[in-house]
Amino acid sequence: MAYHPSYVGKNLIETVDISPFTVETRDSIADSERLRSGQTLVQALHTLGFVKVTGHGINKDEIQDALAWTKKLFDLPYEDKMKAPHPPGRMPHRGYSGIGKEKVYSPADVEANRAAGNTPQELRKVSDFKESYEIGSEHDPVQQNIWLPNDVLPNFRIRMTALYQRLLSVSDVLLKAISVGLGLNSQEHAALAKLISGRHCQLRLLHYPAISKDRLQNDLVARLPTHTDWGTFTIMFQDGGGGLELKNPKSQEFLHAEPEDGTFILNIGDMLQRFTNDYLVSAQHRVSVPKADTVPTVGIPARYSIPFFTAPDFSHVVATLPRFITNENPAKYEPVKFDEYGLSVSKHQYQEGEL
Ligand SMILES: O=C(O)CCC(=O)C(=O)O
Ligand SMILES: [Fe+2]
Repeated sequence: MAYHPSYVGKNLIETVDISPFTVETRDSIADSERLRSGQTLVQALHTLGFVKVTGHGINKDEIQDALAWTKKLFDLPYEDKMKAPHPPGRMPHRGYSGIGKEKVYSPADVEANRAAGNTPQELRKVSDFKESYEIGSEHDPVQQNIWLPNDVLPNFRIRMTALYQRLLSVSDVLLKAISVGLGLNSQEHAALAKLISGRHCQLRLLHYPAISKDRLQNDLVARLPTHTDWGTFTIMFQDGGGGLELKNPKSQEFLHAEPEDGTFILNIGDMLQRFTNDYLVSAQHRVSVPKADTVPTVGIPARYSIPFFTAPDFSHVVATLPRFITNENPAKYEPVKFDEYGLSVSKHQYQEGEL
């Protein structure tokens, strides 16, 4: 098993090879290799909550192809993209959101804004300079997909539905690796497996347009502010544009989180953090923009990324696994119904929601 820690700045985001879970190996060596790979993965997710994954079975061409479709979508004229508009409010979280429509906050931002005596509108002063397209399972009973008419972008629906399924199967592999790494028994594994519902994950296509130096100068533009993901875990693909940063939970400093060719970033979400009583870390992250005086006169280029958020069914109640509750580490979280949690953390993201 290849295992190569890679330093980013003076910190460590590890690269973990999960191929023992994806390729056929002789039984005698398979178990020990799987154990080693799973434990390495879990250790990295315990330390930082972020890891680069290799050996996942998705080849570079598939990643390039997915990014090319993302670009093709956002290259369409605005009027065409608006043929699949995200409905007003936060639900269903499907279809196309134009630039500035969705605003990401952390609960700490909302609290700081309130403490400063500002109106909720103040939170939108710095807009998120991004556009997105949200896709779910074709079998999601709660949120139906919102598709462009086929003639606007032929085959988009077929390709994206296939990508959703592909990433769902990779998520199953990751879930198995995490389970082995945590040393879960079969009952505990079953509880973990409930944290991913095939019909309730979310594929998100993101475009951060190029930003001119002038626009950067007035500090009124952000790409994606600091937040945690609120599902189980997230698989993230991105082009070479850079800017994704994660906050080291110990030092509180931001680290660059760019995958090497062929790897993807895996990060833990709030549900898996609660399930493990903070053993696995739902790390804060953001997509930053550089200071104007550090960029060339042409400004900064566009950036494309594709996160795949895994999540339980809306009705699922996520409770901490008893093995993570000890005298030294008492239970930190009450059981929570996933849709209630989601509502509490995402109600601020669309303007029509109550702020
Ligand atoms: O664009 C990225 O690389 C990050 C996206 C992200 O963190 C999110 O959508 O939650
Ligand atoms: Fe995120």
